[in-house]
Amino acid sequence: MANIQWFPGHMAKARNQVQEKLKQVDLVLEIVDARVPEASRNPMMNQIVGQKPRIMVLNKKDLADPNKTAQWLAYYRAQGDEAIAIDAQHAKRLNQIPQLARQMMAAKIEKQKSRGIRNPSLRAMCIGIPNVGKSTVLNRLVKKNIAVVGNRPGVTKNQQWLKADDTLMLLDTPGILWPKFEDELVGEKLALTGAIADTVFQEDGVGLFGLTFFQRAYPAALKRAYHLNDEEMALTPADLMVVLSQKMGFGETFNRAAERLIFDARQGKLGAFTLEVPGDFDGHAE
Ligand SMILES: Nc1nc2c(ncn2[C@@H]2O[C@H](COP(=O)(O)OP(=O)(O)OP(=O)(O)O)[C@@H](O)[C@H]2O)c(=O)[nH]1
Repeated sequence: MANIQWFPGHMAKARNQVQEKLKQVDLVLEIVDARVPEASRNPMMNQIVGQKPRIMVLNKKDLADPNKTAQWLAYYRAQGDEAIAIDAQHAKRLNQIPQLARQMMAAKIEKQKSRGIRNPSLRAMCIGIPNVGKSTVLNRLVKKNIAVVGNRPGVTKNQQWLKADDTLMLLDTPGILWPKFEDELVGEKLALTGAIADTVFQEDGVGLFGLTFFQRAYPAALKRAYHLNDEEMALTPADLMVVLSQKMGFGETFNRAAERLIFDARQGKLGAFTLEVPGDFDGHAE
C-alpha cells in the first residue's frame, strides 16, 4: 500500500547493525504492540535474534484486548521465549523486566559468581519497530528521561548504554527495523493502530478495514460508540460507513468518516482491541 522504495536497503543495514551489537548482549527485549503483536515485528526478527534468549514485551497492554493478550503470552512462551505484557506509559516502575531477565539468565549469573565476579550484570538489547514504545520502556526502566520519546514513527536514532539497575544494562536499537508494511494487511493494521505515519496510507481503505474488523470482532463496542441499531449493524461495511458518515454530520463523504473512525479507534473510543490472534493473523478467530 505504501510507496516505500527504500525498504530493502535500509533493512539490510539495520539488520547488520543489530547483529553486530547482538554479540555484546546476553539477551534481547523485543518490544511489540500488544494490539498487533505479529504485525508490529520486523519480518526478519527471528532470524536476526537467532538463539539469543529473548523476552517478548507486549507493550500498550492498556489499549489491547486482555483475553487476546493472554493468548499471545501463552503463544510466545510455548515458542520458548519469555513474555510479559506491560503499559509502559502509565507504569511507575517496570521491575518485572529486570526480574524476568535475572530468572532467565540465572545459570549465567551463577557461573559469573563462581568465577569470583561479585556483582554480575546482564546486558540486554531493546529492539522493536518504530513507535511500539521502545523509548518509553527504556525511560521507565532507567527511571530517567534519557531516551527521546516521540509519537512520530522513526524517532529513535542514536544508540546508548543505559543502566536499569546494578544487574542490568540496556542497549537501545542501533538501527531502525521496519515492519512488513508492504504487505497490505500488515499495513492496514499498523495504520489503524497509529504505528505508521498518516502520510503513507489511504484513510478510506484503512477506515473500512477497521469498520469491517470491529463489526466482526467487537460488535458491541462499535454499536455503543456510534449508537447503532441492529439493522444498521447488519449492513455491509461500506453501507455502514455511509450511515456513520451521516451520523457524524459529514454527509456521504466516506473519507472523513473513515478518518474519524481511525482516530476514535486509536483514542480507545471503541474500547480495547487486538487485531490478530495466534494462528490467525486476520484476528477474526476467537
Ligand atoms: N497507551 C500507551 N501508549 C504508549 C505506551 N508506551 C508508549 N506509548 C506511546 O506510544 C508512542 C510511541 O512511543 P515511543 O516510546 O516514542 O516509541 P519508540 O518505539 O521509541 O518509537 P521510535 O522512536 O519511533 O522508534 C508515544 O506517544 C508514547 O507515549 C503504552 O504502554 N500505552
